[in-house]
Amino acid sequence: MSAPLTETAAWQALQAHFESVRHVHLRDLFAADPQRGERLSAEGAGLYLDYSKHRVTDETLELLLDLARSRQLEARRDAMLSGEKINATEGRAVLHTALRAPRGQEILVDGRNVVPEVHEVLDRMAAFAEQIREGQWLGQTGRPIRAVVNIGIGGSDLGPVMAYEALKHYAQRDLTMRFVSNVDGTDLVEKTRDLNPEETLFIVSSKTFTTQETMANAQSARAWLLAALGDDAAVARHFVAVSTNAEAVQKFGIDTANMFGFWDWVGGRYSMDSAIGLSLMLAIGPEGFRELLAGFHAMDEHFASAPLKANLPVLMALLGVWYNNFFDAQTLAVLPYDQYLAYFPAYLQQLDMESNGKHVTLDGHEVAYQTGPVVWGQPGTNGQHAFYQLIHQGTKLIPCDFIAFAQTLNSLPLPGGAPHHDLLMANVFAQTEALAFGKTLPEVLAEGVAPELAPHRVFEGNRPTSTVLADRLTPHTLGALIALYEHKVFVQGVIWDVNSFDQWGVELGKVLAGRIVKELGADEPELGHDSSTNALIRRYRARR
Ligand SMILES: O=P(O)(O)OC[C@H]1O[C@H](O)[C@H](O)[C@@H](O)[C@@H]1O
Repeated sequence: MSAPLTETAAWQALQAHFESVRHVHLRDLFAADPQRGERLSAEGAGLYLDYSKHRVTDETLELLLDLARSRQLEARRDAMLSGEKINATEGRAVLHTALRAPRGQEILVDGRNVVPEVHEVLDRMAAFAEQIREGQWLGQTGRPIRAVVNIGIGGSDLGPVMAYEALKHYAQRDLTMRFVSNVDGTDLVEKTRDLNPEETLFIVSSKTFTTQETMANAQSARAWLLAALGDDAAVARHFVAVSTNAEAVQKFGIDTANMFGFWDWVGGRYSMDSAIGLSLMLAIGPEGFRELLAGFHAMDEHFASAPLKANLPVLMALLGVWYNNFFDAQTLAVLPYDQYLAYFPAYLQQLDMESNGKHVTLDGHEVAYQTGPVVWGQPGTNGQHAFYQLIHQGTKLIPCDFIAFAQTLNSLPLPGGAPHHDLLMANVFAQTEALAFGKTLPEVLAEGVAPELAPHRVFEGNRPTSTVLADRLTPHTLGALIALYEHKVFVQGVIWDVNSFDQWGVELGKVLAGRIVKELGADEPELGHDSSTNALIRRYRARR
């Protein structure tokens, strides 16, 4: 990358522009343009984005788009999509988009078309999924599998569990699905206590097959199984693996015939649509899974071809940069108004924060600006009765993404009142309206509120929100929604000139834990840590 970001003309133009518009109120922007609510919207892959309630003028948007162009966004995007090794610190291509490429497409990595391999694994997954779903895959004692436990962590857990919860409506309900991630034994114990080992299948999901938590849980799961079934041979009927590391899978004792592979060009947090999604495919079936992939692909195509100014991931990314880097907003709240999306914010935390939580540029220079935001959120309406107070009246600026669906999957009429879904949606619209427009002091006083109470009742407004509105939560919609955020994160990484595809920041803690665990063993160790760590270790040893 040529000039450092903050020294580019595009950045400086934005900085100057920011000074002139920072106090402009959404009330005035809307008053000045009756069409704004429809004009500042875009559509792609079945998702409608209303970005009119953002503190931007047409000039802001132009300048943000200039910034994107000045960072060669389109060329960088095309480099990713065509399999260039843009993950420079690990020397890898970044091709999660190939996971949803239709059969027949060609995407080359080191001169080799990877799409046929993707479909070969998908086909094997589908055949396996059908066997499980139809009760044809039998456990060691001849009983069909009725419970599936995915063991994995990070990208090998958050995507699968989020997507399973999101698409539960489409799941085969006589298959119990569980997700174990934490190395805290409680997780495995609680998730298996009511399961019958004879009818349980474990999917050990780990890209590297070396992750401490997953390996520990997999071993304990094997012990749980063998305690009931005795015979080592049971492992072959009750364990499958999803990994890129065939050697380690074999070493663990899982037949590689029962392994579903993926590739080093799929990052862990970008892997839920690879074989890592096997648990989801078991739940919703191969057809549903293919629909999900089609949704991802539809958004990939939108991202690849829509003009930047109508490109959903690009718009969302640039608006994020606007608040993160000019308004100094520290966080982004993601607020899905759909109970099925309860795990979506947690999933996005890894996707966004592990990707763009970086402090150096691609060529290793310390950045002189903020990079990735803190991402957080809860499904609505619950959050409204908890933390929204701070968003409405606190001193921090918190841009919010509202996500909602025109049709519910569980229509529940209320006798004599509006149905549940209307109540839910009324809250989406009311929240974004209240956040944008607030309530002024004269308005509060006009309601007859006592002057000394009035300041407490004022809503400043001018709180920015995006609303993503889709027709219905389907596998296709979910795929499009995930891809929207994947590409948003990519665009921001391009603007900030960071490598969004490595995660060295998780290493140090892992290495230290490996060292410390040896010091927790039977013999009193010589402790060479700082005095705090030493004291904590001693106290633990004395009291456990
Ligand atoms: O799939 P695995 O190799 O077990 O990795 C699981 C997770 O752990 C790592 O520490 C990374 O931070 C994550 O990006 C990854 O998804």
